Amino acid sequence: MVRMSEPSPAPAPAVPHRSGFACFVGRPNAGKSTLTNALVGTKVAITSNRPQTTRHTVRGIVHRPEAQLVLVDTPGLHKPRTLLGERLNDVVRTTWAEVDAIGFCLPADQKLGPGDRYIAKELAESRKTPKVAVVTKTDLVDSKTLAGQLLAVDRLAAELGFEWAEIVPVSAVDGSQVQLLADLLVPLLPEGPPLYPDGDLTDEPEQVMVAELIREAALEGVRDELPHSIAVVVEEMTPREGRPADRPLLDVFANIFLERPSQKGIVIGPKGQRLKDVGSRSRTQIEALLGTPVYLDLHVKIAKDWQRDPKQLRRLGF
Ligand SMILES: Nc1nc2c(ncn2[C@@H]2O[C@H](COP(=O)(O)OP(=O)(O)OP(=O)(O)O)[C@@H](O)[C@H]2O)c(=O)[nH]1
Repeated sequence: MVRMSEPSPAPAPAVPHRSGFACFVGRPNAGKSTLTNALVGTKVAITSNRPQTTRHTVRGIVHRPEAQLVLVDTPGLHKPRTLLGERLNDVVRTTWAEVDAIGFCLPADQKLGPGDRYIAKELAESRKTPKVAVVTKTDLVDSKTLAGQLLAVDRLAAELGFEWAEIVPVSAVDGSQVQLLADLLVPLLPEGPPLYPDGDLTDEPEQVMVAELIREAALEGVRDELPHSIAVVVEEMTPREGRPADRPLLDVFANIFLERPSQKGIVIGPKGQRLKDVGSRSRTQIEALLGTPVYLDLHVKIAKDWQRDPKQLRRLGF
């Protein structure tokens, strides 16, 4: 078609508003939480430089004039060894069936491995949901390595008999292509009104986010000794009575649960110093999250073999 002089522009058809859910999957440490934070623009998911810190489904919400994208952050999918592992995998699969798009995160700086293949195979089963391959951490590699990774990712889907809706390289750290990823996810959402009020970043109950901040602080530096043995439950969060309106204080009562008495010393530290540090570090984070001064009351308790006991798992929120 030869385009002649532009006709006077017809009023642009109103773009239909879209809204829906997407989740990021990928092996531990693939960069899912960091990407969620980069898209949402605030720290909502818990990140760390060690695997498996995301246990609860944390949602971040990307607000756009024409769309609302609700991000669901799932735990990593891996071969289950305990009851907790099985439960976590169930959570992941259920999430995949419910969302409108799945972003599969694959770090650019690591060759595809058996962990990626395991997840990709599971993804192939989830036929209906569009799958976007997100090659993360592109700031860590040169363009040649990146090109090789993009090809390998393309091939992975072909081998398993499905097609990526998109393949997008991103860096959550320098922000490159993060907006493009949002642009590509939006058309995969169904038409519909916003699902959450403007300005909401997450609907994760505050207590769960507070518990995750404490767990993250409690794991700092002792992950090798206590890889998955720490659970945190926030028992109560109440505004302190009788405080002047301009000087509120929130009382937070939380328990750190360990599996064995022998782990207590590691978490509490000599003369209780480590627990004190955990308390002050997580308190700062909680204050930043909730925007109010906090009094944090932390106790360490033993819930014997909680990972294997369905009753304990329920009590601890799994
Ligand atoms: N250089 C670089 N590092 C990144 C990027 N994204 C994430 N990381 C780092 O990779 C590590 C893991 O990132 P997370 O976002 O916690 O990974 P995850 O996939 O959520 O991990 P799990 O919660 O264990 O499943 C952290 O140390 C991040 O700082 C990136 O774009 N560039």
